[in-house]
Amino acid sequence: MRHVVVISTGGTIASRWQGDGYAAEAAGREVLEAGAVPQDVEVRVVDLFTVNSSRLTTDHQLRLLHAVHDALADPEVDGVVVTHGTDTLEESAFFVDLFHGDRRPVVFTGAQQPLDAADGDAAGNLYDALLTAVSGRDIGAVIVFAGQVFAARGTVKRHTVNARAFGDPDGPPLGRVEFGRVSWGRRQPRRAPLPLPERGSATPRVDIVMHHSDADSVLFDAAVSAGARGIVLVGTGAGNANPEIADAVRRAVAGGVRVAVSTRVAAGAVAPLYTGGGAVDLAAAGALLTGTLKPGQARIAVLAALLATGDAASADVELRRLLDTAPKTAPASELYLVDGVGH
Ligand SMILES: NC(=O)C[C@H](N)C(=O)O
Repeated sequence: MRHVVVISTGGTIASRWQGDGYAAEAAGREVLEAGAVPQDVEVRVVDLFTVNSSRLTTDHQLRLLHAVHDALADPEVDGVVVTHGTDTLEESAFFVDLFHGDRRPVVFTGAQQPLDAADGDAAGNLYDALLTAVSGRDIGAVIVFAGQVFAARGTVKRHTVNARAFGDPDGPPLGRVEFGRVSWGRRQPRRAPLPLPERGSATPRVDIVMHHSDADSVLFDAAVSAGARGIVLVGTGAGNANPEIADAVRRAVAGGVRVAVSTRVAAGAVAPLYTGGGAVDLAAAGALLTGTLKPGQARIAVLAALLATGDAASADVELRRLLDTAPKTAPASELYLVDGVGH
């Protein structure tokens, strides 16, 4: 028998019609009962909270992180499944991934159709997530959706309502779930985990400001005035802005704010190619370029580095390590399948 802890957090997978719209209301046990559990898998349900994921706060994500670590403290547990709303699923999954050093996986899933939909995707996604939780090793936190297994890092919600909601715009999935078994493809390099923040840690403010034609530095400066300890600047193209914003970045960095540059473009990395307020100047002003991380996950990298460290200098060191685009790859033998489940 394999053991999985399912942590229920809400989302459409736990939502029902309220008369004027959908809202998360179902407990984890009800979500589980909507579908089947793979053979030889025993599930323990933890009801952590029940919210639609656009309402999540850092405090929720810290509670989730600790719930995952509590679940894995039991050596009998083979893996963890988190049921989650899809809107911010890529943020919570990446957050958990950055602190995850255990060989056992944490598998995030959800649904695009509500729990009470006759032809919904909740049951299938949950079944596949449970299979993945007992099959994968050394894969960190992953997202299982519509028959595909994606590494948390780099994966984004790509469609507002379609069942094939997730994808990595810069790479193929880690694996697929077909005919009741998981087959693995691409390996994902793993970075050493961040130290776990204390329970109930103070949560730093980290804002996202998007660049666009005609943008000035008013919103960026407002984030600094609001007390942001980190700001993700979502540049155009390969991470570009303009000279006024580059000056604002320089002032913010000099004042101890961590600034990271992502892009509003759907695929590809940010790169120091352009001056005139482009990524060359933003990097010279002290901003860190976030590679292929899209804005939501770039923000999570900044947030996690701040939470894991006490001061700006150490946060900077950790953030550079998290953003390293060529981390040391674990030996291939560290990824294997546990036989005998779901075949
Ligand atoms: N499909 C979903 O789960 C969307 C929902 N609004 C949520 O993120 O909670």
